[in-house]
Amino acid sequence: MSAQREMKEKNPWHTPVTIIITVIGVIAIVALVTVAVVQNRPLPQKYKYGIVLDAGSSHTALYIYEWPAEKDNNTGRVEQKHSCKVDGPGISSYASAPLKAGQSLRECMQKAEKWVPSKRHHETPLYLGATAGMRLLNMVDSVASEDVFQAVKEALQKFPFSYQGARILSGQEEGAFGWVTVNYLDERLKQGLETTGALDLGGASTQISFVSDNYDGSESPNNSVNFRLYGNDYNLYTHSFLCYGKDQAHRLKLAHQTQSGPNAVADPCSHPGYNATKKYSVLYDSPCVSDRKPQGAPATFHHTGTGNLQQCQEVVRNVFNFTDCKYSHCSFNGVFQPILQGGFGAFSAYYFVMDFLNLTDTTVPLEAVKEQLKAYCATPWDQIVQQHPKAKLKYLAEYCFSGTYILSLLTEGYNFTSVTYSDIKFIEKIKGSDAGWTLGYMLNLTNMIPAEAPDFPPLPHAGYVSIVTIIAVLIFILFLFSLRPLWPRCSKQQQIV
Ligand SMILES: O=c1[nH]cnc2c1ncn2[C@@H]1O[C@H](COP(=O)(O)OP(=O)(O)O)[C@@H](O)[C@H]1O
Ligand SMILES: [Ca+2]
Repeated sequence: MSAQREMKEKNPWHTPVTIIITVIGVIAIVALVTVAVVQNRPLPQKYKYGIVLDAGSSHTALYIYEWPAEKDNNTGRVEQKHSCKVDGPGISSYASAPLKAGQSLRECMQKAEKWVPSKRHHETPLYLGATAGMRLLNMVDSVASEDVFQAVKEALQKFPFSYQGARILSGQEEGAFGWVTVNYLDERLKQGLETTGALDLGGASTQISFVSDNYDGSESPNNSVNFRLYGNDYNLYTHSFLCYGKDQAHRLKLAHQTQSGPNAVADPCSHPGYNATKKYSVLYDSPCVSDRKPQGAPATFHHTGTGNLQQCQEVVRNVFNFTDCKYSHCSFNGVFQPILQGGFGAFSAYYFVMDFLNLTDTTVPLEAVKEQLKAYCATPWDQIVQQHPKAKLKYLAEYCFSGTYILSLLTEGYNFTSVTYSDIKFIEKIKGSDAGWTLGYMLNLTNMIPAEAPDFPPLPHAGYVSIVTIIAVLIFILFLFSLRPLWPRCSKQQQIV
């Protein structure tokens, strides 16, 4: 008993001084760590929003973007929260009834009111950008185009968002913002990595945009767009081919085919057994083809299918002009294009078509892709309809053409080879956000990509708290050791006991 008491008395941890020091030390460490944790704890996330309407030639889609409120101009944090497909055709189709263009947007806008928290409505910017459908309408009837914009503007201003305008994007903007979107979502801009090219296939126009070491903008300056993003300079090559979206290219091809015999077209790009009567007035209702209307053409023509890929490739080739090029390199129609470089993301109709045809895997050799397409084109129309009961007939009737057109555009138009074909990735979304020009457009208009690299805190929060804790414990241990002269000497006695 007495030995135990003696040991207790001699144990340094039981002397009043060391007990008090230990308690104060532990309290101090707990207080220090608590302050570090509380002070630096991430605040409950608050979000901001932006809305962009993509008024395409075939349809309009609404996109809602979301980002953490305190990190407006920071890094790749903007994400697509929701998208809404507007019912009906693109706004350019409402030239003769502009008010309906405005009304058509109402349903998606009402949904947007629900998706964006009401306290953020007034500060949420709302943009509408129109692409090639409105470019074409503006070319043939600028008054009708203005009327459509007026109706759209009035409809959008009825909603509580911060309306920032509706306008036609230039082809360069459409191409460049698609490129910004793809590289922003992949976080290539922020990290200064080699960028990915962007291939966008619409209904009325198509864009190609990429950075090439061989292009400084001096040859064909119209194709050059310069950006300084996160401290890096980019000299982007971009070109938009008006009338080379897949719907207008289909018209170009049919217009060419009707030249030889205006009453009937036996089309190798349509399935055997396909048979439709089409109106010339509808086919030629576009500035892309209006000058090609055959003299004294009848009101209608018979459009039948023969389903032959090789012949389809030949008629598709006719929509391109490969003869004159006044530059060092051209794609087609005398348009300058530097040598292709790097990977490419191909989205919008590139993806829809290749996904439908099960041809999105670009590691499959180009020859095998063509074989698959050949078999698809040769499949009788009734079988195709039977196999795809849910598909829209308009799309279904054109997938053989669309697939052929895509391969021809990529290889003969842009000069991808059987080797570089695998540099292309057919994509719909990147990390949950649709690939397209809308996100890049919004990031640009809200100045959300800084020209210079942002400053990052040197340590993440968890690292900071751990280091503070470790250092506090070390200081405390050192402090205890500094008090060693005060410690009673007991260890030898303990061993004897
Ligand atoms: O499910 C689909 N299957 C095939 N094509 C589609 C599908 N959804 C959309 N598309 C096509 O994608 C294209 C989209 O073009 P958009 O309307 O954006 O025109 P633009 O960019 O030339 O103004 C149109 O040709 C449309 O027919
Ligand atoms: Ca588009």
